[in-house]
Amino acid sequence: MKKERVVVKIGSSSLTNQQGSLSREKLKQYADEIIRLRQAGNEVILISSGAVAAGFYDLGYPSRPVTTAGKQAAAAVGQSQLMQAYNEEFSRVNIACGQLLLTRENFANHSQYQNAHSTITELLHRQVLPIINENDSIAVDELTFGDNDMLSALVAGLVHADTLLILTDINGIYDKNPYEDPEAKKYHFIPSITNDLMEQAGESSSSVGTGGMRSKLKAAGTAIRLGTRVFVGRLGSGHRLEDVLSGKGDGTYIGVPGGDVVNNKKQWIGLHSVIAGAVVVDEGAAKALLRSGKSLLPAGIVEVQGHFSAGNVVDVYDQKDQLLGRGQVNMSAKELQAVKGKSSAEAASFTLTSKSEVIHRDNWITTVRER
Ligand SMILES: Nc1ncnc2c1ncn2[C@@H]1O[C@H](COP(=O)(O)OP(=O)(O)O)[C@@H](O)[C@H]1O
Ligand SMILES: N[C@@H](CCC(=O)OP(=O)(O)O)C(=O)O
Repeated sequence: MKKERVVVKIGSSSLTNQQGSLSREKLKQYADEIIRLRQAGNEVILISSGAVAAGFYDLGYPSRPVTTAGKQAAAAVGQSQLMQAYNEEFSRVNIACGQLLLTRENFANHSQYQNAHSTITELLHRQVLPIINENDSIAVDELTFGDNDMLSALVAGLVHADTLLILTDINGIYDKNPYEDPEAKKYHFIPSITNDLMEQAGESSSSVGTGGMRSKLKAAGTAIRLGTRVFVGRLGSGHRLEDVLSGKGDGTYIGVPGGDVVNNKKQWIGLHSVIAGAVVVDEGAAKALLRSGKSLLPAGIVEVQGHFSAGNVVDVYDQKDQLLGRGQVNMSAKELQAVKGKSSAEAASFTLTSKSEVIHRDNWITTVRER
């Protein structure tokens, strides 16, 4: 079988017992499966939830805390316990673990984003198992990944994973929440994420899960757009992750193997960068960007919004207010005000840059998703 680069995401609901705290037995089951997957020659990156679950009891809470401060403190206690548990399991077979705790801000900063990529690549190169979680203890409410489903999709994109396995407490995606409607029907394969599907997906029914199926679908949509196929499902006892990889998993497969990979610069522009302003373009420029794969030139700009600098990322709209995509500009908003609508030859004398494009096609991406 082909060796794959696989991102495995394990949700809190799959790692906890009935009281909502960490289950060592369950954690061991996943660790054993990851060991098998690696022994079969696959590269694995683990995104593990469970820090809050692992920590709340020692912190003195009777159940999972609901306040931000409570969750952040529980994660501080639980993250080290989670890593200790993984270290104990993986060290039995001499697999070293490397921990990365990430925040949205790390991804928004281009050099930190590149560093995260280099670190994960080096860990894989040295056969170390990267174990990633959100840095819950310091993440600011408005600036989180939302949940680890989205974090796992973004990491899958970052490392150009072949497959993302989102392992959860239910055996796939249904047309309704099966805990609320016993008539719900399961999807075995979903080619792409539609609005109808998003509407059918509900919140989590468990007391420990964060985003429910909705967040898994959103994450899956991002992953397949970045070239990674996705599986959402359960790892029952005796089930093998290798079987899941070969299409025999108890769950739902989303997208197909071998999707078009989006390079990291474009991913960063499309998904992580801070949007500093916007430009509105005419029909010809929209066509050049969307259909001909060309760069954006001053002649196509009709309006400039905001106060951005050269090197910033801006949203690009058509004149019907439709978001077309985003790109990194070679000129400041001030320069663009001066050159908009002008031919490149005319524009040259108004700008500080030697570049004739407003946005080079290498620094442009059509909309991945609204932010
Ligand atoms: N359409 C649906 N199909 C399947 N599960 C759904 C659906 N809508 C809501 N859910 C809920 O989503 C839950 C899984 O999400 P969650 O509890 O956040 O898991 P995790 O902790 O693994 O991230 C399921 O247990 C189920 O209660
Ligand atoms: N980062 C948190 C989990 C956040 C999260 O998304 O949880 P889940 O929906 O169970 O995957 C933790 O480690 O407790």
